[in-house]
Amino acid sequence: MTAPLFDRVALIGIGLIGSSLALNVKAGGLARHVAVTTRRRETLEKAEALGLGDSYHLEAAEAVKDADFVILSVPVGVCGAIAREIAPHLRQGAIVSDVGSVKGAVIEQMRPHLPETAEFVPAHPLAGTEHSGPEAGFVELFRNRWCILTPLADTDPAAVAKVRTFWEACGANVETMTAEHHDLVLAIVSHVPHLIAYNIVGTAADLETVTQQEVVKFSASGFRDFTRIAASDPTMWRDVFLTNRDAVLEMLARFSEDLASLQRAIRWGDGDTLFDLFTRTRAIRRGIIEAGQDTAKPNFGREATATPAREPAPGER
Ligand SMILES: NC(=O)C1=CN([C@@H]2O[C@H](COP(=O)(O)OP(=O)(O)OC[C@H]3O[C@@H](n4cnc5c(N)ncnc54)[C@H](O)[C@@H]3O)[C@@H](O)[C@H]2O)C=CC1
Ligand SMILES: O=C(O)C(=O)Cc1ccc(O)cc1
Repeated sequence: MTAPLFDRVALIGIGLIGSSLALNVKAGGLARHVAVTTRRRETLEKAEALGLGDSYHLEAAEAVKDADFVILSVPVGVCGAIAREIAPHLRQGAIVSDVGSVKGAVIEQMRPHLPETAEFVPAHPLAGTEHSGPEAGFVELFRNRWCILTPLADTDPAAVAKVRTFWEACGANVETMTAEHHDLVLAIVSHVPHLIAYNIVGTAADLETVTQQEVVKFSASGFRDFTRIAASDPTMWRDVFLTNRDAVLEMLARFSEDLASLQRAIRWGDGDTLFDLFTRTRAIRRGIIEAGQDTAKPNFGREATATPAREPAPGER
């Protein structure tokens, strides 16, 4: 039998992503010991009832003690505070990583706190659902999905290679890029689409001339898809927009310009403009399907288990 990749993995935050990681570590025998830590006792108890780890801690400092791999799976707005809290307790040579949907701000917030003896390898699995909490995780979540690593210029390549091996063992395909590029790409493929979903569902909810009942009763599948996205965790997405502000605003400006030209085409009966765009976008969708990146079954047949408890805003902590 081969030795596990890591001796002790500390999972900080045990929601959708943290619990899916726990299940993968267990299924793949990727660590000898999994230490789980989260801030709320109730969440920790749920994680324990689900058997996600080997030890459970309310103090992150205790969980990271002697860990050779530490992964933060918490809203991006709290990564800096957690880095500050764990820094004095990190073992020499520990690899510290995260799974945040934004990379530049997470690096900016965490890096100043981490000791030089730790290796920082930021990561972002492009895999998720609208559900949250420890019961929402499932072992197949990362299978055949991308995981982007954004190592720093001075990160030890051996640590990057180890994190790559970890994600590959979870079933992901790994790519490396700069944090800045990551944030621009994700702004258009993930962050702005989520904002559009939140906005359109909000607009429908606020209409005076169409009742809420009608919105529910007559919602066609397109609108239903928006409502799924708009059911995503409020804390997580608030933090994404506040921390990837510049890239999101840049992409929103382009989006607004393109929307204005569609408005113009509709107003002036310019069917060619509409038809040309819709033809191009159909080809993009077909390309996604051919590349095998269509999930279409975001929950892999699981029932909803969302527990969207409100987390305090960064300023409230
Ligand atoms: N949900 C998704 O589809 C994806 C999320 N991500 C990223 O993963 C991270 C975690 O997201 P999820 O697992 O979906 O969220 P979640 O809401 O399911 O879990 C978050 C966990 O963090 C804990 N937490 C919150 N504040 C904390 C604090 N101050 N100290 C310790 N623990 C704290 C919560 O109690 C919970 O256990 C976020 O940064 C998000 O951007 C990345 C890819 C996909
Ligand atoms: O549920 C969906 O459709 C998602 O888009 C999941 C998701 C959310 C955030 C990420 O950073 C990555 C993936």
